[in-house]
Amino acid sequence: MDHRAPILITGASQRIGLYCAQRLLDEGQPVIVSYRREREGLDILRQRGAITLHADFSDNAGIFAFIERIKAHTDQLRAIVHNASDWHADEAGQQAAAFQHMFQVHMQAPYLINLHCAGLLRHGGAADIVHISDDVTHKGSRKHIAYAASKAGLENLTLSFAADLAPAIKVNGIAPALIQFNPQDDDEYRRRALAKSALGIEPGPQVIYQALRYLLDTPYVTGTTLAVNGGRHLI
Ligand SMILES: NC(=O)C1=CN([C@@H]2O[C@H](COP(=O)(O)OP(=O)(O)OC[C@H]3O[C@@H](n4cnc5c(N)ncnc54)[C@H](OP(=O)(O)O)[C@@H]3O)[C@@H](O)[C@H]2O)C=CC1
Ligand SMILES: Nc1nc2c(c(=O)[nH]1)N=C([C@H](O)[C@@H](O)CO)CN2
Repeated sequence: MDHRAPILITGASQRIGLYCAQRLLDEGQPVIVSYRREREGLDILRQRGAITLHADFSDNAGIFAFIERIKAHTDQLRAIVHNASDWHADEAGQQAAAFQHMFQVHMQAPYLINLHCAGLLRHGGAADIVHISDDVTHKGSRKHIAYAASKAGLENLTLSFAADLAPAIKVNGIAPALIQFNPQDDDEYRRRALAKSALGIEPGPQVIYQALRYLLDTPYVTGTTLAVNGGRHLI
């Protein structure tokens, strides 16, 4: 692996984040990932030379502890990909805690990490921040009110940080719709979810890596959120 500055992906112990970390490693790109719970994917990354740092963004102490861990492991970053996310429906009696939690993970963590780690991106070369939001921000969600609102806030952080950090650092977003089902999703849920987009497929995590690769490679895009949504807005 060469001595390029590492790319940080948060929440990359499974699914989309793990896939993107693997693809970056395939290209010889050094990678640092955050994880909350130990998962088997982390051993794969460790065996390939990735640095894995524990992080729980549920409170500010956890976020600041993670920022310190990053700085203890590197003095430069090529990019920061804010992928970590909790996806819970709004539960009766739990709304206040749920909204606070969604805010912590989807807004407070990216906000504080960007503020405190932007200096690691200022090394004279290409530098990027990428926020992974959700296509649902455009219409809201009756069952995931707190989640959708926090992802909308994340998309607004893209605009503010892009203006503030230009031209040294590009700041963009990726807004997925259905990318990858969860194991517990039953056949009826899957049928209904697939019917919500014009292209009607479960594409898998490679489409997010393709969007990430584009944002990392282009020198002329900032403040933009790419919709990777199968044409969901057309239905
Ligand atoms: N999958 C899809 O179809 C879609 C995904 N997206 C977005 O794409 C991104 C990747 O999706 P996906 O791979 O499914 O994500 P996951 O649901 O697998 O979550 C990614 C990781 O985030 C970590 N995480 C959750 N809460 C916290 C926390 N409090 N502190 C630190 N880490 C935490 C989880 O850790 P742990 O392992 O401990 O649970 C998990 O491994 C997310 O931002 C998601 O919102 C948007 C639309 C569709
Ligand atoms: N953190 C997560 N966010 C989201 C997930 C997920 O699994 N983890 N999944 C979705 C769904 O795919 C939804 O887009 C369609 O069912 C949304 N966000």
